[in-house]
Amino acid sequence: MQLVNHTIPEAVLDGILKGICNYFDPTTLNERKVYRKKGALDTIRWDQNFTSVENREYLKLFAHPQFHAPSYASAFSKIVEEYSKEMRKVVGGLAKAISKTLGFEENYIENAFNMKSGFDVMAMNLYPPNSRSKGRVGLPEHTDPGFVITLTQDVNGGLQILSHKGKWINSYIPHHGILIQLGDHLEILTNGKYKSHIHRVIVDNNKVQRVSVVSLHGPSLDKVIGPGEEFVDDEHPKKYHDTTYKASLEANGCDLIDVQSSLEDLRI
Ligand SMILES: O=C(O)CCC(=O)C(=O)O
Ligand SMILES: [Fe+2]
Repeated sequence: MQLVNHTIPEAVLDGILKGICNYFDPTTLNERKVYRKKGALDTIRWDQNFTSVENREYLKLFAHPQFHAPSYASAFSKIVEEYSKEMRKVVGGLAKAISKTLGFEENYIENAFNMKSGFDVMAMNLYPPNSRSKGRVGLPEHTDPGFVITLTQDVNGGLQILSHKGKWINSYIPHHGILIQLGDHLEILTNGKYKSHIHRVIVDNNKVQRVSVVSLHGPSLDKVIGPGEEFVDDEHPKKYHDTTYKASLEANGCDLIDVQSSLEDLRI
């Protein structure tokens, strides 16, 4: 779904997108290389992948409960922190609204995920124009873990969502709008009633560079997430294993900052 008329000031949205373009300035490449993968405890990670299966430069960071950002780029880090705080308010509202759509009182999701200590990771992505990419794929198909994933971007183009009929749908987001995607752990909590959908980025027709800001808003790391008892009965047997959010992110040897999906491993 898309959100318009939300509470995030346009200056904050424009500020982060411009800040990312500046941060990814090709002439300052060496400064960012300090955030290349060091190990499992990385709280900030940068890399550039230009291959046949991925074409993007990204910066990922832990945004909540503790905010981490590049210390050498303090003006940019301030903008990112402000964006993160504003987006958390939006997500707090979504947690209430989605609780109600499920027929519960408004704090249902907040409690089920312990969102006050929720683990948020931000990924800031830059996709080159097609002329500079090494193939048609910006980012291969995947789902994302967590409650919801919020996305803002500078220009439309490339993000596709797989429909329930198996067709790739181009996603068009209004200027200054926010795209909301449902995460794996909402699918798990609702025992498959709400689905986390597969998406990808295709750079085929992109004439210009595109920047996106993707925030994965998750439960607290120590919270055990499994299908809520309200969603399980004789007709709807439990479809997913219970696991802490941390363990689900660390499945298959992944690091927390990878925020990789392990939905397939969690299916019963
Ligand atoms: O940049 C996009 O449009 C999507 C990125 C994405 O799916 C992700 O970072 O998980
Ligand atoms: Fe994604």
